[in-house]
Amino acid sequence: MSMLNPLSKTYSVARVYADANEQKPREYWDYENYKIKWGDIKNYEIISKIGRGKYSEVFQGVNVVNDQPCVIKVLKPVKMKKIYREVKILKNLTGGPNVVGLLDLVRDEQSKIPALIFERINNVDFRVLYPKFAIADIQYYFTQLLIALDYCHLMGIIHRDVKPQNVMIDPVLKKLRLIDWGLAEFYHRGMDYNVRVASRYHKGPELLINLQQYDYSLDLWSVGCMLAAIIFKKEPFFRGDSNNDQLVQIARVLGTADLMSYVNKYGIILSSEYNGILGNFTRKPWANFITKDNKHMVSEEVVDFIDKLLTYDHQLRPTAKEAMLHPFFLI
Ligand SMILES: Nc1ncnc2c1ncn2[C@@H]1O[C@H](COP(=O)(O)OP(=O)(O)OP(=O)(O)O)[C@@H](O)[C@H]1O
Repeated sequence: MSMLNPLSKTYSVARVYADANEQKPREYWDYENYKIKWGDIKNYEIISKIGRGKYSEVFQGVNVVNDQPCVIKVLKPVKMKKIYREVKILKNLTGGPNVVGLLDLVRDEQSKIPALIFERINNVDFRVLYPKFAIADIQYYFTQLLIALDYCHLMGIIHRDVKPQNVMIDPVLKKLRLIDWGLAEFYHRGMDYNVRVASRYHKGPELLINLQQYDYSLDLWSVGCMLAAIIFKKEPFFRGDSNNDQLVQIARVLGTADLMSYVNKYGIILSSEYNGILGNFTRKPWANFITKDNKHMVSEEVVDFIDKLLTYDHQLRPTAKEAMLHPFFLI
């Protein structure tokens, strides 16, 4: 639940685009008072199942009017509010660079079950694609991902679930699209957000320490996890077996001392669940992750870039725009 509590203090504000939504009309971000206009379900046919997520079943489909391929995301029963949020965000962002295009919204007459119709990307699974990437491919696709993120952040929206499964890549057309806006949320200065977002391996430390006034910088942590996994050939880079263990896995690499400085800087009281498990880890040099299988991928520049993205303090991470200017993209 997101809350703007007038009695609670604002202790962290986004370094960029903090007023993105204040500068837009209320209809832009007020997704609760929003009427969906439904398209005609008879225009679409299901071809085959692609996948099943937590919140949906996804099918390959076709628009029978113009023969255009599409993806049909049939939503599972969730709160209408969550559906309205995803739809409003997609409507706000669709047409933006590297954001999956929402083509239509339909619902079953009887069951009222809604389905989102998207452009279809000929995605190659990341477990097949990423191991084949050369540095030039990583530079190209991470630039494309950062372009999508800078755009949604500029538009006042945090994706909150950046991970390989949500980045569709068609390597033939060299097309990248950021999908699954089901957890995305509007950013408002001073708002306390739900920390139960993102997928465990890509959760930023702010979520794990229960820092609720997080912002766009959460997405940059997830980008750092993706990049570290590809470069060091360790998928996922931080593999926690629970949310608490996720923070332990991060601390094993970045150290306990910097974690404590981060926690203290924002006046966070760590949950007692962490008592006795966070240890006293020293920061590991990135060079410790170099192996004979990944050394051809590693450079001073990429290590510096990973180091900057994987910063505990969300305010100190590069923004999407700053990230695009990192020297890694010039090697
Ligand atoms: N536009 C698209 N083009 C190609 N494949 C897609 C597209 N949209 C979704 N998919 C496939 O369907 C899967 C599930 O879609 P999506 O992530 O939007 O659903 P979800 O229910 O929110 O999933 P999750 O619970 O895993 O977050 C994706 O991981 C992807 O493999």
